[in-house]
Amino acid sequence: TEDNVLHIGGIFPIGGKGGWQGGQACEPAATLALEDVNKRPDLLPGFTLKLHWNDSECEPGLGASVMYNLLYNKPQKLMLLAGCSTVCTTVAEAAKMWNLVVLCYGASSPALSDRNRFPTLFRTHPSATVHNPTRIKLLEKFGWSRVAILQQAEEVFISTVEDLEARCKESGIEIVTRQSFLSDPSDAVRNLRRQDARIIVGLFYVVAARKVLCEMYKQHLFGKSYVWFFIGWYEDNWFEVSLDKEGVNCSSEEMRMAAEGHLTTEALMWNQNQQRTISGKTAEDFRLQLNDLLRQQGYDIDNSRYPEGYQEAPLAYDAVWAVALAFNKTMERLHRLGKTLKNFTYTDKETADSIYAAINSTQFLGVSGHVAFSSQGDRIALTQIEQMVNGSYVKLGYFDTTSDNLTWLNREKWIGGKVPQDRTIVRKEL
Ligand SMILES: CC1(C)CO[C@@H](CC(=O)O)CN1
Repeated sequence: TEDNVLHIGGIFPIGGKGGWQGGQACEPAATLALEDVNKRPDLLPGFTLKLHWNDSECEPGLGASVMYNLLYNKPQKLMLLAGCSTVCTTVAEAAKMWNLVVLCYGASSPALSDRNRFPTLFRTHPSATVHNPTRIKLLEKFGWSRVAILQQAEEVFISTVEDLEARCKESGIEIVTRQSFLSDPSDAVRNLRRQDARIIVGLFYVVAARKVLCEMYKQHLFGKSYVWFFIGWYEDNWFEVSLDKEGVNCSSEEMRMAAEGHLTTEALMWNQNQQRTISGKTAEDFRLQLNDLLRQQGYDIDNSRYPEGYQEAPLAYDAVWAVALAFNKTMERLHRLGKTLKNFTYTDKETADSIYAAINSTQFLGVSGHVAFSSQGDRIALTQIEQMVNGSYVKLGYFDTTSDNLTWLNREKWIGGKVPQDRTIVRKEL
């Protein structure tokens, strides 16, 4: 019957062109999680969790109207799931007016780590700043205390670089220059050469990354004397595709040469081992079931035609589990107060605070790995380090920021056979 259903709202970026259409894989993943949660007799006993969702196209305005429609149409929603940093910023800033927790499965912007602006935001997607402790760890491991930064002028990279600069200062690492560009990196790359930059941290989206790589080739800022840090979540052959379409005037061979040896950092979104997670499934079980669901929806998975957001799908699956576990905890707590989640209304601050407290302390092993939230609602995640060796990525290791533990596989290869220097060594005549 209707009166034992708990309703949640969902805002997924599916259509449209700009930003990230990751809802294409994340909405099916959330649906899988709802099925699994509702099968569990010990979770929300006597209740069914139901998701009402619509498409934001990763547009904040459309996301806002989807949110209003979810809130102003019955049934009463208990919280909101959302994706895309721009949409999460809008939704999370407004949601507090309805005392709603917002759980973002696809938002990397560092600006969202702000309890003043977003008092009820949690995210299973880590902030882009999660790369920075890993970058520092690698700089220290290889003895590089002189680095340069090259970034695209985008909000997410500007705030990530601010965090990186602060961490470099703390660690005694000198930033010789910070270059940024809007869409043409040639001047910025030239300035790197002028400053004799050797170890360079690059922060840009994948289309800009192809332009940077070609510029590096043309200006000879690659090879045995240079180490570039790129972002690790571009598609694997990102440096060889779309060159003509995007007017990159380097051949794929030249791009491969420039790319050889670069390092990447990325947040781990798929649990790496075959442990059974809270749902009873391993990450592999989840992947196979998600693939089946996506095939049913017409994606040609067997020819690697994946929908956008496939990488982040575990984050959406685990977001629903986090909600179910938090509601379960809240139900018990409210029962003692003679209340139930069913009677939650948008003005019921006491229940909203119970839901917030429950989610804040929720921790579990999900298909995206250990799920836990910082005091800012950020996802605490492992990162992975890879290196481009002979045109394909090789795993070099993993880093756990909370325990400051670097797992290193000793597979790195340096073009000159030894670790590149972070500066020109001037030999004093004896
Ligand atoms: C790793 C990436 C691609 C970063 O952007 C996220 C989307 C966003 O932050 O808007 C999705 N995941």
